[in-house]
Amino acid sequence: MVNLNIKAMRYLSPEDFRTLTAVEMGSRNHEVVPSSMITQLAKLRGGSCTKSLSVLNMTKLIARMPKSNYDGYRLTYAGYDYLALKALTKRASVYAVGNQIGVGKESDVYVVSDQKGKQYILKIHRLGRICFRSVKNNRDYLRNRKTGSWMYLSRLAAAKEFAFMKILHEHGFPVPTPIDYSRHCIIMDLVDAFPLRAIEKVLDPEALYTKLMGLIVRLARHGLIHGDFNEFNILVYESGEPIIIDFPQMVSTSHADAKYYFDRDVECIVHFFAKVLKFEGPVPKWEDVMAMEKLEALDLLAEASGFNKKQAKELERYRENQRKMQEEGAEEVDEFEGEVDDDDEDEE
Ligand SMILES: Nc1ncnc2c1ncn2[C@@H]1O[C@H](COP(=O)(O)OP(=O)(O)OP(=O)(O)O)[C@@H](O)[C@H]1O
Repeated sequence: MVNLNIKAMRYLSPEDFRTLTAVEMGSRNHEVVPSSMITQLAKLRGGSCTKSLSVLNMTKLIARMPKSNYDGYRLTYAGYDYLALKALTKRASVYAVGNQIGVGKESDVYVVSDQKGKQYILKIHRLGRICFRSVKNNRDYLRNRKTGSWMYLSRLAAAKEFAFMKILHEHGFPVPTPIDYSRHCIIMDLVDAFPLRAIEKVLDPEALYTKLMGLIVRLARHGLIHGDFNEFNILVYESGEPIIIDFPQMVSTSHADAKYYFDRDVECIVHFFAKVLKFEGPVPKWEDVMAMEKLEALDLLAEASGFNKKQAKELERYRENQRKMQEEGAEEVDEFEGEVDDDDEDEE
């Protein structure tokens, strides 16, 4: 499991930071970045780069491949966290990191604050944290790609989530206010509301049901499907107003499986209300919604904002692979258990 290593943040010298940035640059096309290349990219004298590499390795911001004599390093999740948080602090979006309030398979969620003490949410995307050891395909999608893909995919997920949150926010949808993002990290408003999953009774289930189905329909008229519209991703204010979170899996209504995703979102709400809140209401139909007058195409706007089709496909391929592996009953492996430094290696 990867933890946010805040302690290491304060003590890096400018040379260490340059070296870390050089490892990140080299990671774009090298699984393990040769030390000679790191020195070149960091534009430091050989001696001071070697010293920095040793500091970064000790603080686990970079790592050597276990059981390898190869003279090179790769960026660890902790190193990537460091770079992202450094950028966010420099832009004054984050000043202090507080408690972790959520840990999903593919993200960690923290409360952070700015210099004035106002609290926000930091969501760190961690795609590729869980890899699969499959009987049928003993090498899975991530392993088949160049490493660095966890970095690339996590960055894509964050970019996608931020782009969609921004567009939805600008078009009056009830979503947290997006504040900033860097690499695989997003900063958004902290919503002071309860997740629907934790609510057993609401004052007016009909009103909430109508609002939620209304949101699914309005999104679809704007060309979008949430794709994971369930009690975990719906927060409800005490006033009964819902607010929606978690957008990396959103798809366009022009997607080949759009009807499936739309029906699944609708079914999640129908099921939760019937089972927990004992309420049944009218169920929107895909065909009826598609026949309604279209509203501004937000799916195209998201694409134009920099999150293009190729990137969407990459993320989708990854998710599809994870789903298949799960269905096959492949063994889950925490990829970052493997983030060892030389000391850990000796203990094996
Ligand atoms: N803006 C926010 N304000 C308040 N709480 C939030 C916010 N964003 C996320 N959370 C909390 O963090 C939890 C996880 O967030 P989110 O669903 O975005 O991550 P996730 O990785 O998709 O989680 P999971 O894999 O469990 O679905 C949420 O259930 C919610 O309790």
